[in-house]
Amino acid sequence: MLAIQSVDTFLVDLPTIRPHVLSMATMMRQTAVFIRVQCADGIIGTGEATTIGGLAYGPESPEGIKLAIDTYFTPLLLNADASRPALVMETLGKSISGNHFAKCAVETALLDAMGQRLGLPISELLGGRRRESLPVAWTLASGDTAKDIAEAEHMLDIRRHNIFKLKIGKRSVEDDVAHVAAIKKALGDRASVRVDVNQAWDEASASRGIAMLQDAGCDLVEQPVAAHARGAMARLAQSAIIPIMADEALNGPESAFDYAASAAADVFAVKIMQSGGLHAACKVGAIADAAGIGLYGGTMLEVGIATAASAHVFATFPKLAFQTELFGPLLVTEEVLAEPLQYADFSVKVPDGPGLGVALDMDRVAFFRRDAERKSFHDGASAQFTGG
Ligand SMILES: O=C(O)C[C@H]1C=CC(=O)O1
Ligand SMILES: [Mn+2]
Repeated sequence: MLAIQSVDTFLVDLPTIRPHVLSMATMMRQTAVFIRVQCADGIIGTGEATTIGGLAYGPESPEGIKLAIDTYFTPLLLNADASRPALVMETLGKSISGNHFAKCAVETALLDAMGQRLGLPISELLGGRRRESLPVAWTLASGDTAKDIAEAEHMLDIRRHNIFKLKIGKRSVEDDVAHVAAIKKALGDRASVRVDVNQAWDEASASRGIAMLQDAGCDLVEQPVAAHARGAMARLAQSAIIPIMADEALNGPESAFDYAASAAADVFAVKIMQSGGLHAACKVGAIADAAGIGLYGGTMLEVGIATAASAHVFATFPKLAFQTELFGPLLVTEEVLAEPLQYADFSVKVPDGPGLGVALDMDRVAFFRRDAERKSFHDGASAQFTGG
């Protein structure tokens, strides 16, 4: 028995390098919820939860995640056995429904602590890593076609990304497709161009839009219709030549099984937050594999801690046909890790130290904490993002 002695959660607000324009919100900042779990042997495990646009994207907000952990998770965690993360998560699961993002942060911290204790990276605890680096897409979402092309050219020049995901769904189908076609024309065979509609289309618009995207040279269409519209997703996946990817529709192994059984997607975007944790994300990956569905390593625009956790999960996948989008730490102006994740040759390196293999720089994080003394940065908290 190795008791959990304390649990500390706090919010950190980080400016984005430019406005990030999605169909449901424009992000000016990203907020990370960090959790630090101290165990009786002195080891501290770290976890992170993020979402996008407050409550615009998912059912949990950063503020709500902190409240849930402080009020409901912490009493169950204190004095629980840190050497048994799976049992601790099972206990939490019996008393707490939903709250996938908060559960993911807690499980990350428990596995980080366990890995540090055993001297093994989390990817080894999850069954063993199969790759040391992961190809990483970048999202072009400045809201301006010319700026997006310039950004893509820069990323190609510095060999950081050659896969680009375009956020569409805010404008008319014709305007959105023209935007995609212009970017694909400029980049040609030097890059893969994909789109994420973030549920913005109805089925008729999606049928029309996907046919036009195909002609424009787009390689992948993510969540074209509402997450609940499984029938429409299935019909689109069956009729389209471009692979159709599910994202918001996937909220853990049960929804993944449902989607696989209904042939409602060609590809799954696996996200550790939406899945409800690292093991749950591995199960989503296993279901996709068993069904012959392709895998893509997704992000909730996490910063360093949860991006490392995601990298450990995706490094265990036997197949990762559509690569990853683990670029979250690069979308914010500030680094939170003591040693940043390494991006080179269009990929991110999977950390190889014990646990997550990365740690927070507590001095830097202290400066950006929402509850920090320094007021000026946080005075515009309500301007953190603007509505769609
Ligand atoms: O995939 C999403 O819907 C969310 C996220 C991932 C990359 C990005 O730019 O936004
Ligand atoms: Mn998406």
